Amino acid sequence: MQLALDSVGSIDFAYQPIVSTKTLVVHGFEALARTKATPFGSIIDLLEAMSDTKDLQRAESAILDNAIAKFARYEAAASTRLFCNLDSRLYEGECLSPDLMRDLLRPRSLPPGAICLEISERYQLRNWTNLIDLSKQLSACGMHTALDDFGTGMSGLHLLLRVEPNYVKIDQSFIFSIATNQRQQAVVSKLCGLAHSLGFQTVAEGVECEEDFRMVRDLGCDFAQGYHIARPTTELRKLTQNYTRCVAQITNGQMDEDVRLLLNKVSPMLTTDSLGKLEAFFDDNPDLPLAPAVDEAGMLVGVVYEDDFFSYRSSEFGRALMANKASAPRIGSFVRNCPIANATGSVEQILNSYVDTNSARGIMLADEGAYVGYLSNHALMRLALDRAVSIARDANPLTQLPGNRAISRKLADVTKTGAATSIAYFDFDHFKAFNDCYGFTMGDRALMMFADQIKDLARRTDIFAAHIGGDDFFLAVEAEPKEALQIIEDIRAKFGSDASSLYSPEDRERGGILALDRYGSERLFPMLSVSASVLHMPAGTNPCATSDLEERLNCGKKQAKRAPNGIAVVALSCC
Ligand SMILES: Nc1nc2c(ncn2[C@@H]2O[C@H](COP(=O)(O)OP(=O)(O)OP(=O)(O)O)[C@@H](O)[C@H]2O)c(=O)[nH]1
Repeated sequence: MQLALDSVGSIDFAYQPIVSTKTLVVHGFEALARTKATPFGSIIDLLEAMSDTKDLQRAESAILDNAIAKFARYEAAASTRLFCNLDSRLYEGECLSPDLMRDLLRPRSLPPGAICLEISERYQLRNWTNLIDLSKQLSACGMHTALDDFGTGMSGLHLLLRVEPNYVKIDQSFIFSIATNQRQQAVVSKLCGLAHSLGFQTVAEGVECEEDFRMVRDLGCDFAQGYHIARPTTELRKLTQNYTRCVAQITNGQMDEDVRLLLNKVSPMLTTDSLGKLEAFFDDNPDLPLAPAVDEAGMLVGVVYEDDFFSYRSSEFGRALMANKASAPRIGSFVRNCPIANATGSVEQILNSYVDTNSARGIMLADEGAYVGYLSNHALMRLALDRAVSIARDANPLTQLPGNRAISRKLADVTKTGAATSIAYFDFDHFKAFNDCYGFTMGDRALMMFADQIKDLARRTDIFAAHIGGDDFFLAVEAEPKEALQIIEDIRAKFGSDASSLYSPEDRERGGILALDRYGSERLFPMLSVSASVLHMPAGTNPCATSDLEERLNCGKKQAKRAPNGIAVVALSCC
């Protein structure tokens, strides 16, 4: 036992950055113990040797103290965040407390918001109650919690519900090679959606290559950590605040203009502010049902609901506590998670985040975790209504599909987000002859037939369908090229077969219409079909002008008509 205790002092620490996926600016560092100078193979072996809870607590406090003490020497320590791992047995007993944490931080002049305790779901917890209470107490003091190794254990979703962490760190087994694995992509993407509904942020762990980095960014992970960004280092002088050199090109999104106009940028409360300040906030903002709460670094921590605070204030107990300034709780005690959307996301993404939650009181917008503003229910309704009106105005009168304004917006989104997407221009073949022979009403039926087919597909959230005009249609499929091409081939095959039902039996038998061509000679115009000019944009494609994309697709239209399979894949050489 003494050997183990002596070894604690010889543990060194390495620090690995956790960066914003959008800007590569550092959000925090994880402290990783290095046991080389001890007789123990790993920190886990050492802690096992001390598994008697009392010694475990002594050992863990000493380890934490050393991790914090070393990190405090880093010049930017106070303005960033240290993520620390603790043995999960400590969360079960009463060994860990906000007071202990404060005692560790105070001598190093670090604020409570500088620490984030990681709770691993690798180890099965027996006593949840202490953990839930503890996480509430920590958050009331402005400290943070993260669920670590998410996805590896049995209890992840339970922990997520009960602990209400600030971060979920997605285990590296979900991240490794994610760029080429659609099942991993589906899981991570849904988890990020959940994160924004429930009000926590996601960290992708174990990002080892550029492709995986771009993929986790496109799927909506807020932060990333891994060898591709930086290996852990024991040398503080090697830590920096910005790791932009790791990824070739990062594009910062801009807030949608409609969102910007409706956003309420009310000044947030600090979790450490007094309840008197909160009272003043609600007096000054009588229309707001909530107050946004941030930590010292301006990071959105959650919200305080007016009715929570008012019912506390009107209770005898609350009044008594508030009268005594020394013992009155701080704002942090009332903070609750709230739905958050990415401030630079599209209007659709923001509305979807809102719809996915049960929130009846609007949504917070954040950029890289930093508070940006609040969209009230009224603002969200306005946004949805304006969007619906603009879609209706732009829609094609015959097919009711979105028109060219929506297409331009889609193209701009595609080039901005960099998610793997294929876009296609469809153009009917031999439509003029069909129209001339069967008349415009039948021509309209053919157009409706095709429109219904692609509308059906566009019920999927990863497919967007639109009508350019006449016999030209547009499709954007968020998928890898192989899958997108299959969808396009299926559309062609189905339309070819459905359209034959529009012909008379004689024409069907003949394989088309006999009509005069532009030189006055009779010739056979084959049955209606549709050709497609396709452009694949792999994940992480650098942004390029939407006019370039349109030009490339137009070039492909003629090639597609000549291609035996009716499809021409055009190169993305412009970008
Ligand atoms: N019924 C109907 N016809 C339309 C509509 N809009 C355009 N058209 C007709 O669609 C035809 C389009 O001409 P083209 O693009 O040369 O038709 P095509 O025979 O398919 O020729 P390619 O595209 O070169 O294969 C013309 O006859 C237009 O009058 C519409 O809303 N309804």
